[in-house]
Amino acid sequence: MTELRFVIKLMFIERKDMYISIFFGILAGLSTVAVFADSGYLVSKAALLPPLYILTIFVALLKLFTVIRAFARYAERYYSHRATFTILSNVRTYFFNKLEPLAPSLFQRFRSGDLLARVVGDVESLQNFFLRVYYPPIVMLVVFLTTVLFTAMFSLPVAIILLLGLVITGFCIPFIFAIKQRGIQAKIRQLRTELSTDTTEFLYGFLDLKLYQKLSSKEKKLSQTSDVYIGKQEDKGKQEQLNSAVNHWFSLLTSWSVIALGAYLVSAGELDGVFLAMLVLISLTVFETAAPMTEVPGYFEDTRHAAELLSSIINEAEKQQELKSNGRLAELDGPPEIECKNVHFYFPGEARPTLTDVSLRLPSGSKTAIVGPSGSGKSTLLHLLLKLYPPSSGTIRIQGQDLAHLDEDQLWKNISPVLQGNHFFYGSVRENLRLAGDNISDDKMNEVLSYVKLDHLSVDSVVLEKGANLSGGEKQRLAIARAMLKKGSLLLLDEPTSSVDPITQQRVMNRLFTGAKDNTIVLISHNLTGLEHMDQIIVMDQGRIIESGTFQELMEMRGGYFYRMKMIENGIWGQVQ
Ligand SMILES: Nc1ncnc2c1ncn2[C@@H]1O[C@H](COP(=O)(O)OP(=O)(O)OP(=O)(O)O)[C@@H](O)[C@H]1O
Repeated sequence: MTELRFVIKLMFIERKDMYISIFFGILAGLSTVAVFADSGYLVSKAALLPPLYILTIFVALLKLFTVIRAFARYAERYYSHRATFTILSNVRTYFFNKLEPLAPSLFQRFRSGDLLARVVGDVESLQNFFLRVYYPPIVMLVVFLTTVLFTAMFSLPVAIILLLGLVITGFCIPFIFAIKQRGIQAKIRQLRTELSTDTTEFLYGFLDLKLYQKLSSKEKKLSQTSDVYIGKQEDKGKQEQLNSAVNHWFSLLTSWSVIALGAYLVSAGELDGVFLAMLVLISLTVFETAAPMTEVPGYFEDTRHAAELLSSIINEAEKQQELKSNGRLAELDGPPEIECKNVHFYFPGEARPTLTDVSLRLPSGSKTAIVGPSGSGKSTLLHLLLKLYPPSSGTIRIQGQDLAHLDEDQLWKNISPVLQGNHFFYGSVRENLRLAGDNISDDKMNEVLSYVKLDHLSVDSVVLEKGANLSGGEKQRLAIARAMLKKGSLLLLDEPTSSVDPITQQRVMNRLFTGAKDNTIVLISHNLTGLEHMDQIIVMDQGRIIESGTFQELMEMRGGYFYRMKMIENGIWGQVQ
């Protein structure tokens, strides 16, 4: 139940609508019973030919109860649905706000489809908590108990039968079916996650699957999962139908028992015959309010499970938030100095460290290149500097302050990143460059486009989803333009021009470095040309720093890793070996 605490808290924000819908739900239930009780009494009384004014009073009451019933039912539906949708929107906003700071590491742990299933499916499941779990039992209990008390005024044995019927149909039968449904619901949830994950991957990898002619086998697997999912849904539907049928059967049995007992009591002179039809009609009607109880356990289990999954994510977000608010929020002034001390890093679930004992110092305004073989941990180190992941041990300090205590927004405001996978949105070049700042003029954008040799594009040029109409090199240059416009005092560049031809690359990089001459720059590159101008070069291999120094110093270490790489690049390795 503790997992539902955050749902209940969010639900009570809409307490006014909740109370109104509960009030009208009870009024609708009671007036329905009243309509039938009145009709039963009226029919019996009319047979005894009473004075006309008595009949008129009961006919008028009947009309009144009918109008109240219609109005209350409408109001109940209106307010309960309004409350439900507002609660759902509160849950969505709340969950998104919690999720946002966790985004990078979250994608690490959950496949995107799984995450999608959680966000969409689980959040959506919570809408049933108020509508189908919380308020139907309250309404049913109040209506039923009031009816039982009313019935007891005429006949205690009949009231006891009704109470028994309530316990069986309202609690026992739903509980038994809930136990039976548990397994099916767990399977449905698992299949829903699987289906959503596989569908996302199928769509992302569509082209590769087609080119490698694996589309049909993947499609077959997807449709198999889908068939099993549909099958389980059918099983669930059948169980629900059976539950409802058994419930109906018991409510009819209760009504038959009321007739039989009522007839006996009348013949024994313990009940006035004029009330018999009223009691029978009451028993037939009151079970209508118990009908939604058949759904309560199923929806309760579903929402409890969804809340459990979501709260595991929320708890983690809160832990991180706590960590953050314990620390100071720094104002980063000017090009920052960065220091890493004995940094170790493991990706979640990985036994092998990706970074081992990394220590380095990047003075304010310095230009540092990180080189090394593929998979040596260069990008991971950059991601740690961006605070996308926390180090497993060791510290990273920016301007002397522990990165763990820095506010991300404050940090990112000062960083111009060009990462390996830059995203481009469907829209114009202008809209994509606006990511760097809202008030950048078209002239400024055009100027920067020409710096990165994208003169053939204008700010109005269309960019398709994920930059599909741009070449690899164009995308990289557009990302550099975005970083230039952002004017961060720390530039983190991860192979920013790996797909650009050497001549354009040299021009773009010269321009980038000239514009950022006072800023701190970290550049990851496989291309060693031009590294003579860097203040220091760090060479990484298998997650460790194996060499560092200026270009000159590294070249003097003959037989060193950097020296050998440079020789290979110059095409003379064979001659010096
Ligand atoms: N999300 C991840 N989960 C687990 N391991 C990962 C993850 N991302 C990267 N790695 C592993 O971490 C190691 C370092 O990867 P990283 O991307 O930092 O290397 P890199 O030096 O930047 O490589 P490249 O030059 O090819 O870009 C690799 O062995 C890689 O397999």
